[in-house]
Amino acid sequence: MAERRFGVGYALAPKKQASFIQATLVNLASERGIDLIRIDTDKPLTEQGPFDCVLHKLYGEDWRLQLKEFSLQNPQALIIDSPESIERLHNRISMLQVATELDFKCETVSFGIPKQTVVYDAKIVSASYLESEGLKFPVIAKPLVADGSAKSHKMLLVFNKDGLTKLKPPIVLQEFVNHGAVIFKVYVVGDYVKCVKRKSLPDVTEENLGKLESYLSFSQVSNLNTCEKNDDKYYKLMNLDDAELPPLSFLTDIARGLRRAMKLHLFNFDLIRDNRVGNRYLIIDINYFPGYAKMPNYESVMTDFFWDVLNKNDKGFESLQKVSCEKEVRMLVGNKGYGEDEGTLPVSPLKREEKENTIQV
Ligand SMILES: Nc1ncnc2c1ncn2[C@@H]1O[C@H](COP(=O)(O)OP(=O)(O)OP(=O)(O)O)[C@@H](O)[C@H]1O
Ligand SMILES: O=P(O)(O)O[C@H]1[C@H](OP(=O)(O)O)[C@@H](OP(=O)(O)O)[C@@H](O)[C@@H](O)[C@@H]1OP(=O)(O)O
Ligand SMILES: [Mg+2]
Ligand SMILES: [Mg+2]
Repeated sequence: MAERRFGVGYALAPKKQASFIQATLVNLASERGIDLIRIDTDKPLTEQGPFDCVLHKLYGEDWRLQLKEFSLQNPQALIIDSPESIERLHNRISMLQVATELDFKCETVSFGIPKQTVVYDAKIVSASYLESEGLKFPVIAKPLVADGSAKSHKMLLVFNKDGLTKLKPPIVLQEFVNHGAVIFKVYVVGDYVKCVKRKSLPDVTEENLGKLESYLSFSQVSNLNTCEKNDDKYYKLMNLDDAELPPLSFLTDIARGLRRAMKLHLFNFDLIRDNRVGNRYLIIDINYFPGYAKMPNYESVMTDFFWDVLNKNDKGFESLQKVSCEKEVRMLVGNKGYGEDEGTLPVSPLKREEKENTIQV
């Protein structure tokens, strides 16, 4: 009997497609009977396929509706992951909230999130407001929305009250925690967990605090480009070699807890080691479908994952369900509001300005 083949459709922004869909991945998946097929976002999803699974990282209501309708017409197809589950990661408060709700017990290591508060109105922010919120300088101001735009990655490290005048709400003000300039990126792919070290912001001492400018703006400081990544000298310079990885069992427990609570299969989380307390780690960021191609051996990790979900071997949770809100889709289809003239619902993959990978002072 001929081997059963599976079709995995992928809908990714051009830059993501270029980094993730590499020939090595396509070939390895194909050898295991899995065809990776590009979804043309200029055409309705329902007119494409058949797909056993849809993999996606696109934003917006149009795409969400397309997925719902596709799911209605193809009830057996898996959507990785559901837009409703992904949505939680588009807000930096709801993103970390889930980490505080994990039921986690370990005698040797503890974890949590940094103190933070959300600010909608720049006028209310002052040094005494900060104090009333339990925060002190330095603090990091992060855009509340984490929608993948270049703007959503623009951060401000604020050293004193003058720096507070630069804030552009809505933002999250988060305590800056000294962590030895090393960040741990923990990649999760189903039940697979991989932790890598990256450079981060240097520690700020009490002494330095008085000497620094009022703020420092930066963007994606821990997102290395390929050249840096492969440069051993660079790693040595940053003392990354010396930094000890958190215990794997601890990371696996957190990853499993987050995965179940968020009902997501594909994400990474950023962890820092709190220098003030012994073995305490803080989750500072969670990203949907991160840069997996930077992960060692990503082709076989991803292929194993596809194989597991397609063969129903995924032992996690029952989240590969149909996309909800069927009523809304029926209404659109029934009223011929969808695709009446051209049969298309415009999908615009994320437009983003060029990313900055360097700290700007
Ligand atoms: N609370 C904190 N204390 C110390 N450093 C922090 C803190 N929060 C963030 N950082 C530093 O700032 C960087 C950017 O923060 P964060 O990860 O929240 O932003 P991001 O733009 O969402 O990143 P990514 O590119 O991973 O999506 C982190 O990688 C880390 O170096
Ligand atoms: O661009 P890369 O491939 O490096 O991946 C980055 C990814 O960008 P892309 O998915 O748009 O490409 C980012 O997504 P958005 O927040 O911007 O949506 C975010 O997940 C980063 O954390 C990823 O870097 P990593 O955490 O893996 O270092
Ligand atoms: Mg991050
Ligand atoms: Mg992020």
